[in-house]
Amino acid sequence: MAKLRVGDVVKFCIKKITYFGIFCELEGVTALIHPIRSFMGCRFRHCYMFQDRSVSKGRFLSSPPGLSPTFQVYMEPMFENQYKLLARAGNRVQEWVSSINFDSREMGSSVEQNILVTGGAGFIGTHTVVQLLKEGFKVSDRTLIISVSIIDNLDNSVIEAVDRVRELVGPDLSKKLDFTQGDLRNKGDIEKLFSKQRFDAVIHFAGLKAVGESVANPRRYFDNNLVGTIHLYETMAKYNCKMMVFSSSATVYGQPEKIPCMEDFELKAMNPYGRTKLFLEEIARDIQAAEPEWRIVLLRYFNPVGAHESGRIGEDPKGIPNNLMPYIQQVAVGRLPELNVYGHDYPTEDGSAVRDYIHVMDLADGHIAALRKLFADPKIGCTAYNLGTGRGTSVLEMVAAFEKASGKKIPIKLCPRRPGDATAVYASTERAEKELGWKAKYGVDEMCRDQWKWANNNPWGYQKKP
Ligand SMILES: O=c1ccn([C@@H]2O[C@H](COP(=O)(O)OP(=O)(O)O[C@H]3O[C@H](CO)[C@H](O)[C@H](O)[C@H]3O)[C@@H](O)[C@H]2O)c(=O)[nH]1
Repeated sequence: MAKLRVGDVVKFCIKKITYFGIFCELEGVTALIHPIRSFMGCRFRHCYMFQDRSVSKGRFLSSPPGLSPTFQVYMEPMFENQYKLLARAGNRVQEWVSSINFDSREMGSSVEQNILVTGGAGFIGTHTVVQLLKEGFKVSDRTLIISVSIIDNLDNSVIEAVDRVRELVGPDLSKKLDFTQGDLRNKGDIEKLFSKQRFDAVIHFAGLKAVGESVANPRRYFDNNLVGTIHLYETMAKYNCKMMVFSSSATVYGQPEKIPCMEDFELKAMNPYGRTKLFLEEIARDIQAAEPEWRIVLLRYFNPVGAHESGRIGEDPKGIPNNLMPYIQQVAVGRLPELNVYGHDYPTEDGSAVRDYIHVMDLADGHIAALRKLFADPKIGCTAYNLGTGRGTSVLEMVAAFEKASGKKIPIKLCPRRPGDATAVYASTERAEKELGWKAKYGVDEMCRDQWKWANNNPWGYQKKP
């Protein structure tokens, strides 16, 4: 019979799954707090009571719902040094000093991770949340169970998109999804979230992304993208959450002198939006250099298109779209009369500009690969990865592919080049393939098929026809 003391870490098995718990006192009753839940979610849902401090074959005073009341329990000194626990007697045990350097690889075989997704109601955010909840992710041989909290100010997104995410993942997984309407520029909004629960990593999508608007109103861009992100870093540091996947963009390559774009190319910005992405990359590098415990992955997206194969979620820009595919989609459903093709005298095969279009589901999987890397590689530092297919497609080829997928004719008007546009941009995918083990699966035909399914089912996006 083992004698446990407050602060002891114990290892126990329930239905062959290994858990770790910390023995403490709670309102005068000895309790085993399950750190997987409590540290990861600060929720104390699993608080196992014992009759006294003596535990043999583990008998619960009150057994947790759905679990067998018998289990094995034994002392496990392995983690004692890693957990600094302040267990207080009192009616609210909140004071967990979580200066642990948590490494999921060392934990039990099933570990729940709480991921904060900023801007999770947006285009790439919704698709990533669906994949995260559905697939979880594996680190070494362990599947990490995910719970997701979205914070989004709904500036360029709608709550309907989150409802559809819930519909796609089903009622059980929906229980693992939280939504908060909040703005990263209000420090109080982020503070409130972090003070309620522990986050293990953040995927940071929130931000504005329209190039033209950023030229007309740069302060709005600096405020949203820079101030919001700085607040986020400060709060993460305060709560010792130091893993971040950041949405960067191929825009940081400016007009690349060579293609394919490699991650170590010189970085340039062509407009205020691009400058915010470039500054935020630099900020990430500086923070990580000063505090090496940070693990940050910068994902440079090329041209995200397509939609979830269900046709239930997709891109729904407010106003007239700036980007090619949402524009084509609105022409196809009759919301716009024709597509302006900007530039037909580029030195490319058909004279139109070439980009690296990537299916949003591939991007979503790229975020999961990035998270896996963060959890598995303490030496990741701050590393940038291109997320593209490595293939270039011209504007006219995209139009033809969409016509084929939709069976609709897309009327076009050949127009002069759009100022600031590069001739051809596509990614080198080598680093992401090698280090993240990620490679895009979908081609242009699937992108257009899924984009059309979304457009055809939702010609007015998430809104009803006005
Ligand atoms: O109505 C349109 C819209 C776009 N285009 C053309 O289609 C191509 C793609 O344009 P997008 O606006 O869809 O995408 P960009 O490549 O210009 O920019 C996108 O990808 C960049 C990185 O490569 C940045 O991330 C940027 O923020 C993002 O909008 C360009 O040649 C553009 O001139 C048209 O011909 N007609």
